[in-house]
Amino acid sequence: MKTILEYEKIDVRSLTQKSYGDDQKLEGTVAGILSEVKRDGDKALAELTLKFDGVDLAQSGLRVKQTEIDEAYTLVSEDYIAAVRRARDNVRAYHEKQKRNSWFSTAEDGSILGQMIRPLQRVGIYVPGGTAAYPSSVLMNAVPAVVAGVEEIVMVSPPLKNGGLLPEVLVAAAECGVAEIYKIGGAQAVAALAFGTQSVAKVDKITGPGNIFVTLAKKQVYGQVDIDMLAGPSEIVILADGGASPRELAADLLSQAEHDRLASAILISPDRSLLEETSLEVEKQLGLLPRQEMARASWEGYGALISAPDLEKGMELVNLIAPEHFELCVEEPFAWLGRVKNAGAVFLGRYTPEPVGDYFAGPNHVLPTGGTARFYSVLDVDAFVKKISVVNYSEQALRRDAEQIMLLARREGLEAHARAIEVRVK
Ligand SMILES: NC(=O)c1ccc[n+]([C@@H]2O[C@H](COP(=O)([O-])OP(=O)(O)OC[C@H]3O[C@@H](n4cnc5c(N)ncnc54)[C@H](O)[C@@H]3O)[C@@H](O)[C@H]2O)c1
Ligand SMILES: N[C@H](CO)Cc1c[nH]c[nH+]1
Ligand SMILES: [Zn+2]
Repeated sequence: MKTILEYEKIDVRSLTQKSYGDDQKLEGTVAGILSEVKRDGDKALAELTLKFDGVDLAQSGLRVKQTEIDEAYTLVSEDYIAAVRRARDNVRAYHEKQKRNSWFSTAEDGSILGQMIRPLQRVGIYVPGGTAAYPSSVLMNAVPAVVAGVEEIVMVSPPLKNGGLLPEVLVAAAECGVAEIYKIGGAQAVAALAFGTQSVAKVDKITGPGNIFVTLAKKQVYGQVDIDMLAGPSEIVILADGGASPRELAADLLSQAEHDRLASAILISPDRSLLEETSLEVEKQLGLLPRQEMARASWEGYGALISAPDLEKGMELVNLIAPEHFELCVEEPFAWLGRVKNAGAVFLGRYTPEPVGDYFAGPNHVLPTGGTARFYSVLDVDAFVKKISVVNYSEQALRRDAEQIMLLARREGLEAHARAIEVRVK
């Protein structure tokens, strides 16, 4: 059974920081990959894809062809297509509500002020595919971009050993209208999107989740391009009272642990016997999972059962951790919602296990990790638009405000600014 941690002794940093052995080295490895692609373009993509994915792009092709997409439709079931379409429609309906409108307001003096919303022109969406392929991440990236009106959406995802992408991934892309797809993953794919290569035109922004290599690469190219957030190895924190079911809690913890060796799953409760029983359940259920090696590594490395004095203290800890996913498994979940300060997404009540959000309900599953939910938000339509301010002063307004504008400019020692006003009103 996993040791139950006492609330007073919790070191929040140790709960949120992930280590892949030598982190300094990891940053260096990623930096090396980025500069290789920047320097050698397609040649580097080919070498790195052979090295990390075992695929020869000269054989498989770098860009997915329409024939591959057509073939993918013959390889998936009708039921799968129907499920993808429903999930896509739910995600679209949810994201449509986020759409902003440009606005303009005219003052009595005739001046017009406003804000225009413009979609980004070319974005790169990363769809994970190293240890598992994620068709659901195609929907979560592409749908808000489509709703925002992005002109060019380019998708990257690591190839399978057979040199192709999973048919389910290609079908999901086609169902969202994404047609420019490259068989590259990891830091090298992020580099291709950020710097451009002979075959991949660079983008304005990169969005999407990925493992530690992808996440560090996004962090390092930020500034060259925009990024959405650091959406790294998955996390779940559950706050539960004694009424929750250990069997269900264990299932929810493992739902995120199975993503990655660096994923984390944490249960906080004032009920010690619930923690003990959940621990036993986790052991029992681990043995049933196809990805048990991954889930076990995550549970042993980053899983935690924390005994809190009460739910209040438990809630404080949740806010300090700022988890990607937060499940409120308590008798009256809505009574606690107002206390949530830091989390990527909140799941309330017994019938809302986290995977409901991963696949289907409508909110986005691309979410900040590693404590960054303190300042990052879930991926949304806003991530794919820019806001441009619009100013049109009337003569009357300029004459009214001239003295004060000039005063402010001169106090900053910026005489040329003041004169740009003065020449119009004197
Ligand atoms: N936070 C979120 O919103 C969110 C959503 C979905 C998935 N995820 C996370 O996405 C991740 C998916 O990970 P994955 O590994 O299955 O797929 P991935 O596509 O993110 O990464 C696979 C790529 O990593 C690179 N790589 C692997 N080992 C390497 C090494 N030793 N050196 C250099 N590069 C290496 C390879 O290029 C490989 O193609 C998981 O961590 C999961 O938890 C997060
Ligand atoms: N839980 C992941 C976000 O951390 C998203 C996902 C995709 N597929 C299954 N789950
Ligand atoms: Zn998941």
